[in-house]
Amino acid sequence: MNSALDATEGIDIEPPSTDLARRVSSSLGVSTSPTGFHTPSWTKSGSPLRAATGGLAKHLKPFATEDIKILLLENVNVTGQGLLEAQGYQVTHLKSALPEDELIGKIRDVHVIGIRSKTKLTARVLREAKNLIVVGCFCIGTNQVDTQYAAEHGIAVFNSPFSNSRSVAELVIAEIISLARQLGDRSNELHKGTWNKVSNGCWEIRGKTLGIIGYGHIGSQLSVLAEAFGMTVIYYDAVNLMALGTAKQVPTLEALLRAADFVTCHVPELPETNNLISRKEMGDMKDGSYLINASRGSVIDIPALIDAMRSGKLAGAALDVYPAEPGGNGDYFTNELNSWAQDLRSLKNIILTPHIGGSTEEAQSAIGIEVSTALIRYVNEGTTLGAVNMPEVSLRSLTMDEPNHVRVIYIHRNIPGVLRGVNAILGNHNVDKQMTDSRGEVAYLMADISGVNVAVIKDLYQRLEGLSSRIMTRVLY
Ligand SMILES: NC(=O)C1=CN([C@@H]2O[C@H](COP(=O)(O)OP(=O)(O)OC[C@H]3O[C@@H](n4cnc5c(N)ncnc54)[C@H](O)[C@@H]3O)[C@@H](O)[C@H]2O)C=CC1
Ligand SMILES: O=C(O)C(=O)COP(=O)(O)O
Repeated sequence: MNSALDATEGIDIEPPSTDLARRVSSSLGVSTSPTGFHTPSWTKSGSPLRAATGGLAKHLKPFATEDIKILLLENVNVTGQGLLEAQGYQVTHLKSALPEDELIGKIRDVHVIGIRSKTKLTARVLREAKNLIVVGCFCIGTNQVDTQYAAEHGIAVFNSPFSNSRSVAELVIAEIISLARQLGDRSNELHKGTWNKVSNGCWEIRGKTLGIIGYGHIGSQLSVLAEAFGMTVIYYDAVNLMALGTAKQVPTLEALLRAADFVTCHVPELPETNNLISRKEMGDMKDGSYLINASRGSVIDIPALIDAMRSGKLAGAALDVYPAEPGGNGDYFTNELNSWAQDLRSLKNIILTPHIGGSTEEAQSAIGIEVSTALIRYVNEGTTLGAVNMPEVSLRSLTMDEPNHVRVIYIHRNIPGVLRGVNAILGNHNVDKQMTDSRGEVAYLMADISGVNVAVIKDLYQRLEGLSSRIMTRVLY
């Protein structure tokens, strides 16, 4: 859409009236809502749509893309940041996560926040985010966001479901070989000047069994790579999934643990996956087997792992994720962060990495593009395709042939009778296209209306805001 409409940048559109802009935005505006609800309701869409709206753009500029404020935390990739800046949004970029109180201070002001796995967007934080319309998780996991609370308050959440899967799978392959050959220990010894050439307890991975817990994007990718190394692959998943290659699904976690030489976890953080691998499960594992976790820190019971390593039950382990992780880089991996950190650090043949599974140039750049593109489409066009907490609704972009259109977005509670009320309001106008869908208790309606003027836009907005089912109204034009 952008490239087609960018060609219209040269069109002679009268400059919008800033005074009128102020008046309209202060009566309906983003930050001045007397209700205290999230109301970036009179949101101005991006310049492409502004160009496309022809006559309307001559008279009004309630919000421009330049009014959209974005906070990017945790060193979101520069490619993604560049896309957002190219839209004209005001983008603030910080390298690390923020402590909760500081986060609350900053989130109050922004319409969009971009985070990675460390920033906890709890209900307490989101409650303060009066202007927020959308969250971009520049990662796979969305466990750090209260997605339900967000949906119930009209805040869409997007992520990047598979752009770093390959990077994680490759890291795990590296860890399997490194553990089997005790590479970490040999390298550490030689760094200290000690030549320690041993073959005892060192193995090829060919012919060994890899047990994958969670056969989703990462687990299945890993399955293919492991088979290429001559491993036998079994997997356990909460649902029945098609096996790739000659991998086999096993019916229980116990069956997997009893058969695998290497066990690797690739499940999301959920109540059911909390301490999924604890003392009992480690007891079920083969003597001298290896345990890997690059999913979430809550999935493995680490004190139990320390005991299993000390007793020799397990021959090695690799951890990329921990129950508590620091918000930025530094000397933080101590008992202050996790009470057993020192014990873990003292163990032999355990690879400890600082949550770098998805940290490759390829993955971060792809995630940056994917999530920023979803954010731009949501801010400028209201499209929810790919949202993790909203119904997926999309209407085709407006074109130059459709002047004097507005796009109405009405996010509402999914209760009986709403459409009757909404259509009583929209029905007096020419509704060119409309789509609605629901997900749980939240529904999302999008409609394009033609032939309207400023007074009508204002009236539509105010009447929709007056409905008791309303969660958030946005009018893009
Ligand atoms: N270390 C890192 O940097 C990274 C870590 N991750 C983590 O890896 C996790 C997995 O990622 P994907 O493979 O992309 O997720 P996915 O959603 O594609 O696959 C997860 C699989 O786990 C299964 N599952 C869910 N609950 C289960 C249970 N109780 N028992 C057995 N199976 C269960 C699901 O059915 C699904 O097949 C993410 O949720 C994220 O937390 C993701 C990317 C990078
Ligand atoms: O994608 C995920 O879920 C990850 O765990 C990667 O997180 P990160 O972007 O490195 O903070």
